[in-house]
Amino acid sequence: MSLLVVDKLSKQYNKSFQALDHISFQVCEGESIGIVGESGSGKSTLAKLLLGLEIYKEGRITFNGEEIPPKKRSLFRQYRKDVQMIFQDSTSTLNPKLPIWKSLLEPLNNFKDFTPSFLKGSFSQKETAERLLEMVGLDKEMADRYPWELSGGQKQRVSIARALSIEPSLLVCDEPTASLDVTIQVQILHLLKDIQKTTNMAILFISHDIRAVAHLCDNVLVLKNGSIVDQFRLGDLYDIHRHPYTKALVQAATLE
Ligand SMILES: Nc1ncnc2c1ncn2[C@@H]1O[C@H](COP(=O)(O)OP(=O)(O)OP(=O)(O)O)[C@@H](O)[C@H]1O
Repeated sequence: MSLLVVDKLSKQYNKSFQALDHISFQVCEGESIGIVGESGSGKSTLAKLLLGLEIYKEGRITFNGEEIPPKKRSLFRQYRKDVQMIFQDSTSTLNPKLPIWKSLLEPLNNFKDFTPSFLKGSFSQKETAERLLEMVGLDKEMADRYPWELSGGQKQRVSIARALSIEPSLLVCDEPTASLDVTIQVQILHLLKDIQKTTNMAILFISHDIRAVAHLCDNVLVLKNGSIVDQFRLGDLYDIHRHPYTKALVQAATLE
């Protein structure tokens, strides 16, 4: 079933600059979709529109059949729970004044009427945070640390744990591995893949790096100057009929 439907979505800045030009795609339950494009192709603009951080005048976004951003307060709140986001810079999402365990619990504390499936039974707040840390491969001792006492990869794992805590149906990742070393990037991609296998969560993975997208995603969309120029299943990445721009991205990644 389609969760997210983006239909002929356009976004103009400064009345004339077309950052997105009639893009359409769907994300179904449990699916992983990658959107790849170089700098300036419109990836972050798309992420901002999905989160309601920018407004659009042309096209349509729906989530579970409801128009995005939802106008009703209650639907907006539900959307905030169902769609979680991970950014490139996880430092900005963690409050430097709070120990990790308190930051981790913020989403769950915002949705107190919701009990995630991994919390059947009774757990203290601290135990809940420790469980979340273990779910993303971190030692529970990290619960008492502050963000500045963690490495970039560890902070990104905390951001993932925070996002997963309220069991979203869609996780939007905007360049989540871009600022990490290659080995840590691979670990984070493995983690996301493992999580996706064990939950029915869909992932929309936005990246400039076709290798990262190929690692994680079943379906790939290629964005260039605000338009989708190619769209294919991962197995067809090396197909002779790929768009020349896709071939150029693959070639550039091979040369790196
Ligand atoms: N608020 C804004 N006002 C005017 N132009 C903007 C604004 N935000 C983005 N743009 C322009 O829209 C285009 C797409 O930007 P966007 O940030 O979506 O690209 P991107 O693919 O995420 O790039 P990067 O990978 O470098 O972050 C760029 O040319 C950018 O300069």
